[in-house]
Amino acid sequence: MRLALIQLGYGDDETMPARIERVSDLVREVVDRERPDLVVLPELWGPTGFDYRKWESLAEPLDGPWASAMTRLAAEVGVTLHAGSFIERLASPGADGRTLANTSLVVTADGERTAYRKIHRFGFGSGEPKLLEAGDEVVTTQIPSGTGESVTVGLSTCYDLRFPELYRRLLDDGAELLVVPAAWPMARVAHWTLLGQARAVEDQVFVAQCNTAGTHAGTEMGGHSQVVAPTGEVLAEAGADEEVLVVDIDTRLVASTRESFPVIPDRRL
Ligand SMILES: O=C(O)CCC(=O)C(=O)O
Repeated sequence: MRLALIQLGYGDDETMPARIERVSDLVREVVDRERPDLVVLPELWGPTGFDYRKWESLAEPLDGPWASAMTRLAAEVGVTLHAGSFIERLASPGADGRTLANTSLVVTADGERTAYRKIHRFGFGSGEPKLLEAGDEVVTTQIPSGTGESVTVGLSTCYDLRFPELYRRLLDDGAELLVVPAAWPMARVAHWTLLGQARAVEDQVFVAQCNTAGTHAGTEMGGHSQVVAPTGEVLAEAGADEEVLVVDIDTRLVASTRESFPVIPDRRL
Protein backbone atom coordinates (compact mmCIF):
# COMPACT_ATOMS: atom_id res chain seq x y z
CA MET A 1 0.00 0.00 0.00
CA ARG A 2 1.42 3.37 -0.98
CA LEU A 3 0.93 6.38 1.31
CA ALA A 4 1.52 10.03 0.38
CA LEU A 5 1.68 12.52 3.26
CA ILE A 6 1.49 16.19 2.30
CA GLN A 7 3.23 18.19 5.03
CA LEU A 8 1.68 21.51 4.10
CA GLY A 9 3.32 24.83 4.99
CA TYR A 10 1.42 28.10 5.29
CA GLY A 11 1.48 31.50 6.95
CA ASP A 12 -1.23 33.99 7.85
CA ASP A 13 -1.95 35.69 4.56
CA GLU A 14 -3.55 32.97 2.42
CA THR A 15 -7.35 32.75 2.34
CA MET A 16 -9.10 29.43 2.90
CA PRO A 17 -10.42 29.23 -0.72
CA ALA A 18 -6.90 29.98 -2.08
CA ARG A 19 -5.42 27.31 0.17
CA ILE A 20 -8.03 24.77 -0.94
CA GLU A 21 -7.01 25.47 -4.56
CA ARG A 22 -3.28 25.11 -3.78
CA VAL A 23 -3.77 21.91 -1.78
CA SER A 24 -5.99 20.41 -4.49
CA ASP A 25 -3.18 20.98 -7.00
CA LEU A 26 -0.65 19.34 -4.65
CA VAL A 27 -2.96 16.31 -4.32
CA ARG A 28 -3.43 16.12 -8.12
CA GLU A 29 0.36 16.29 -8.67
CA VAL A 30 1.25 13.57 -6.15
CA VAL A 31 -1.50 11.24 -7.37
CA ASP A 32 -0.42 11.74 -10.98
CA ARG A 33 3.26 11.12 -10.18
CA GLU A 34 3.16 8.42 -7.49
CA ARG A 35 -0.24 6.69 -7.76
CA PRO A 36 -0.69 6.36 -3.96
CA ASP A 37 -3.55 4.41 -2.38
CA LEU A 38 -3.99 6.95 0.42
CA VAL A 39 -3.17 10.68 0.53
CA VAL A 40 -3.01 12.37 3.96
CA LEU A 41 -3.27 16.09 4.78
CA PRO A 42 -2.63 17.84 8.15
CA GLU A 43 -5.01 19.05 10.87
CA LEU A 44 -7.07 22.24 10.31
CA TRP A 45 -5.09 23.38 7.28
CA GLY A 46 -8.16 25.17 5.80
CA PRO A 47 -9.25 27.34 8.74
CA THR A 48 -5.59 27.97 9.78
CA GLY A 49 -4.48 25.56 12.56
CA PHE A 50 -3.67 27.62 15.62
CA ASP A 51 -5.46 30.84 14.60
CA TYR A 52 -8.61 30.10 16.55
CA ARG A 53 -9.92 33.68 16.05
CA LYS A 54 -10.78 32.58 12.49
CA TRP A 55 -12.55 29.35 13.42
CA GLU A 56 -16.06 30.70 14.06
CA SER A 57 -16.26 32.46 10.69
CA LEU A 58 -14.69 29.56 8.76
CA ALA A 59 -16.72 26.76 10.39
CA GLU A 60 -19.01 24.74 8.15
CA PRO A 61 -21.21 21.64 8.32
CA LEU A 62 -20.16 18.22 7.02
CA ASP A 63 -21.71 19.04 3.65
CA GLY A 64 -20.12 22.52 3.46
CA PRO A 65 -17.69 23.85 0.82
CA TRP A 66 -14.46 22.37 2.30
CA ALA A 67 -15.84 18.86 2.78
CA SER A 68 -17.56 18.98 -0.63
CA ALA A 69 -14.34 20.14 -2.32
CA MET A 70 -12.41 17.26 -0.68
CA THR A 71 -15.08 14.74 -1.71
CA ARG A 72 -15.02 15.97 -5.32
CA LEU A 73 -11.20 15.92 -5.33
CA ALA A 74 -11.01 12.29 -4.12
CA ALA A 75 -13.44 11.27 -6.89
CA GLU A 76 -11.65 13.33 -9.54
CA VAL A 77 -8.20 11.84 -8.88
CA GLY A 78 -9.46 8.38 -7.86
CA VAL A 79 -7.79 8.09 -4.47
CA THR A 80 -8.72 7.67 -0.80
CA LEU A 81 -8.09 11.04 0.80
CA HIS A 82 -7.59 11.61 4.51
CA ALA A 83 -8.30 15.31 4.14
CA GLY A 84 -6.96 16.23 7.59
CA SER A 85 -9.45 18.13 9.72
CA PHE A 86 -11.70 21.19 9.57
CA ILE A 87 -13.85 23.19 11.98
CA GLU A 88 -17.25 21.56 11.81
CA ARG A 89 -20.39 23.49 12.70
CA LEU A 90 -22.59 21.06 14.60
CA ALA A 91 -26.35 20.99 14.05
CA SER A 92 -26.98 21.56 17.78
CA PRO A 93 -24.88 22.29 20.90
CA GLY A 94 -23.08 19.30 22.44
CA ALA A 95 -22.57 18.32 26.09
CA ASP A 96 -20.40 21.41 26.75
CA GLY A 97 -22.83 23.74 24.96
CA ARG A 98 -20.49 24.37 22.02
CA THR A 99 -21.45 24.14 18.35
CA LEU A 100 -17.98 23.65 16.82
CA ALA A 101 -15.72 20.57 16.61
CA ASN A 102 -12.30 19.70 15.15
CA THR A 103 -13.41 17.00 12.71
CA SER A 104 -11.21 14.77 10.55
CA LEU A 105 -12.59 13.47 7.29
CA VAL A 106 -11.65 10.43 5.22
CA VAL A 107 -13.19 10.19 1.74
CA THR A 108 -12.87 7.29 -0.67
CA ALA A 109 -12.83 7.75 -4.44
CA ASP A 110 -16.43 6.53 -4.63
CA GLY A 111 -17.58 9.13 -2.13
CA GLU A 112 -17.80 7.09 1.08
CA ARG A 113 -17.02 9.39 4.02
CA THR A 114 -15.89 8.77 7.60
CA ALA A 115 -15.68 11.58 10.15
CA TYR A 116 -13.83 11.60 13.49
CA ARG A 117 -14.24 14.40 16.06
CA LYS A 118 -11.04 15.08 18.04
CA ILE A 119 -11.53 13.67 21.52
CA HIS A 120 -8.71 15.40 23.43
CA ARG A 121 -8.89 19.18 23.06
CA PHE A 122 -5.57 21.05 23.14
CA GLY A 123 -5.10 24.43 24.77
CA PHE A 124 -5.06 24.10 28.57
CA GLY A 125 -8.36 25.90 29.11
CA SER A 126 -8.19 28.29 26.13
CA GLY A 127 -8.36 27.59 22.37
CA GLU A 128 -9.95 24.19 21.72
CA PRO A 129 -11.38 23.46 25.22
CA LYS A 130 -12.99 26.91 25.27
CA LEU A 131 -14.35 26.89 21.71
CA LEU A 132 -14.91 23.29 20.67
CA GLU A 133 -17.03 20.35 21.64
CA ALA A 134 -14.99 17.17 22.34
CA GLY A 135 -15.61 14.07 20.28
CA ASP A 136 -16.81 11.00 22.15
CA GLU A 137 -16.53 8.29 19.54
CA VAL A 138 -13.55 6.01 18.77
CA VAL A 139 -13.48 5.67 14.99
CA THR A 140 -11.95 3.18 12.58
CA THR A 141 -12.62 2.92 8.87
CA GLN A 142 -11.89 0.40 6.13
CA ILE A 143 -10.00 1.72 3.14
CA PRO A 144 -8.85 -0.04 -0.05
CA SER A 145 -5.20 -1.15 0.20
CA GLY A 146 -4.40 -1.21 -3.51
CA THR A 147 -4.10 -5.02 -3.57
CA GLY A 148 -7.85 -5.61 -3.58
CA GLU A 149 -7.98 -6.01 0.21
CA SER A 150 -8.99 -3.42 2.73
CA VAL A 151 -7.02 -2.02 5.65
CA THR A 152 -8.48 -0.97 9.00
CA VAL A 153 -7.39 2.59 9.73
CA GLY A 154 -7.68 4.10 13.23
CA LEU A 155 -8.40 7.84 13.34
CA SER A 156 -7.03 10.39 15.80
CA THR A 157 -5.82 13.98 15.68
CA CYS A 158 -2.69 15.76 16.98
CA TYR A 159 -2.92 16.12 20.82
CA ASP A 160 -4.73 12.73 20.96
CA LEU A 161 -1.25 11.23 20.45
CA ARG A 162 -0.47 11.94 24.13
CA PHE A 163 -3.25 9.61 25.31
CA PRO A 164 -2.24 5.95 24.77
CA GLU A 165 -5.56 4.60 26.06
CA LEU A 166 -7.27 5.88 22.89
CA TYR A 167 -4.87 3.83 20.77
CA ARG A 168 -5.52 0.68 22.84
CA ARG A 169 -9.19 1.12 21.94
CA LEU A 170 -8.24 1.51 18.27
CA LEU A 171 -6.05 -1.60 18.55
CA ASP A 172 -8.98 -3.54 20.05
CA ASP A 173 -11.14 -2.30 17.16
CA GLY A 174 -8.71 -3.89 14.69
CA ALA A 175 -6.59 -0.91 13.56
CA GLU A 176 -3.60 -1.88 11.41
CA LEU A 177 -2.68 1.68 10.44
CA LEU A 178 -3.06 4.76 12.65
CA VAL A 179 -3.30 8.05 10.76
CA VAL A 180 -2.60 11.22 12.76
CA PRO A 181 -3.00 14.64 11.11
CA ALA A 182 -1.54 17.48 13.21
CA ALA A 183 -0.60 21.12 13.68
CA TRP A 184 2.12 20.29 16.23
CA PRO A 185 4.52 23.10 17.16
CA MET A 186 8.27 23.01 16.66
CA ALA A 187 8.77 23.69 20.40
CA ARG A 188 7.67 20.10 21.22
CA VAL A 189 8.42 18.30 17.96
CA ALA A 190 10.63 15.78 19.80
CA HIS A 191 7.48 14.59 21.65
CA TRP A 192 5.66 14.24 18.30
CA THR A 193 8.23 11.87 16.82
CA LEU A 194 8.80 9.98 20.09
CA LEU A 195 5.08 9.46 20.82
CA GLY A 196 4.38 8.29 17.25
CA GLN A 197 7.14 5.71 17.54
CA ALA A 198 5.86 4.66 20.98
CA ARG A 199 2.31 4.13 19.67
CA ALA A 200 3.70 2.00 16.78
CA VAL A 201 5.80 -0.17 19.11
CA GLU A 202 3.25 -0.62 21.91
CA ASP A 203 0.30 -1.35 19.59
CA GLN A 204 2.36 -3.09 16.87
CA VAL A 205 0.73 -1.06 14.11
CA PHE A 206 1.79 1.25 11.31
CA VAL A 207 1.63 4.93 12.26
CA ALA A 208 1.40 7.70 9.64
CA GLN A 209 1.75 11.19 11.14
CA CYS A 210 1.17 14.21 8.89
CA ASN A 211 2.16 17.52 10.49
CA THR A 212 2.05 21.17 9.40
CA ALA A 213 5.06 23.30 8.34
CA GLY A 214 5.61 27.09 8.30
CA THR A 215 4.68 29.70 10.92
CA HIS A 216 1.16 30.98 11.52
CA ALA A 217 -0.50 32.90 14.35
CA GLY A 218 2.99 33.43 15.82
CA THR A 219 3.63 29.68 16.25
CA GLU A 220 6.32 27.82 14.35
CA MET A 221 5.03 24.41 13.27
CA GLY A 222 7.25 21.37 13.74
CA GLY A 223 7.00 19.42 10.47
CA HIS A 224 8.80 16.08 10.87
CA SER A 225 5.91 14.01 9.59
CA GLN A 226 6.80 10.35 9.73
CA VAL A 227 5.70 6.81 8.90
CA VAL A 228 6.63 4.19 11.48
CA ALA A 229 6.42 0.39 11.08
CA PRO A 230 4.97 -1.96 13.76
CA THR A 231 8.57 -2.86 14.63
CA GLY A 232 9.29 0.78 15.50
CA GLU A 233 11.40 1.32 12.41
CA VAL A 234 10.98 4.84 11.00
CA LEU A 235 10.32 4.23 7.30
CA ALA A 236 10.38 7.90 6.31
CA GLU A 237 10.68 11.24 8.06
CA ALA A 238 10.20 14.76 6.68
CA GLY A 239 12.22 17.84 7.55
CA ALA A 240 10.78 21.08 8.87
CA ASP A 241 9.54 22.63 5.59
CA GLU A 242 6.67 21.85 3.22
CA GLU A 243 7.37 18.40 1.82
CA VAL A 244 5.61 15.35 0.42
CA LEU A 245 6.53 11.92 1.84
CA VAL A 246 5.75 8.86 -0.28
CA VAL A 247 6.12 5.51 1.49
CA ASP A 248 5.20 1.93 0.61
CA ILE A 249 3.99 -0.16 3.53
CA ASP A 250 3.34 -3.89 3.63
CA THR A 251 0.38 -4.31 5.98
CA ARG A 252 1.19 -8.03 6.43
CA LEU A 253 3.96 -6.81 8.74
CA VAL A 254 1.32 -6.09 11.41
CA ALA A 255 0.40 -9.78 11.74
CA SER A 256 3.98 -11.04 11.40
CA THR A 257 5.29 -8.59 14.05
CA ARG A 258 2.51 -9.62 16.45
CA GLU A 259 3.24 -13.28 15.77
CA SER A 260 7.01 -13.13 16.19
CA PHE A 261 6.85 -10.91 19.32
CA PRO A 262 3.40 -11.58 20.88
CA VAL A 263 3.36 -8.84 23.51
CA ILE A 264 -0.31 -7.81 23.08
CA PRO A 265 -1.81 -11.02 24.59
CA ASP A 266 0.27 -10.32 27.76
CA ARG A 267 -1.81 -7.21 28.57
CA ARG A 268 -3.39 -7.33 32.04
CA LEU A 269 -6.59 -5.30 31.98
O1 LIG B 1 0.50 18.26 22.43
C1 LIG B 1 1.13 19.15 21.85
O2 LIG B 1 2.27 19.46 22.23
C2 LIG B 1 0.60 19.85 20.65
C3 LIG B 1 -0.84 19.53 20.39
C4 LIG B 1 -1.46 20.45 19.43
O3 LIG B 1 -0.85 21.37 18.95
C5 LIG B 1 -2.85 20.24 18.98
O4 LIG B 1 -3.50 19.27 19.36
O5 LIG B 1 -3.33 21.08 18.18
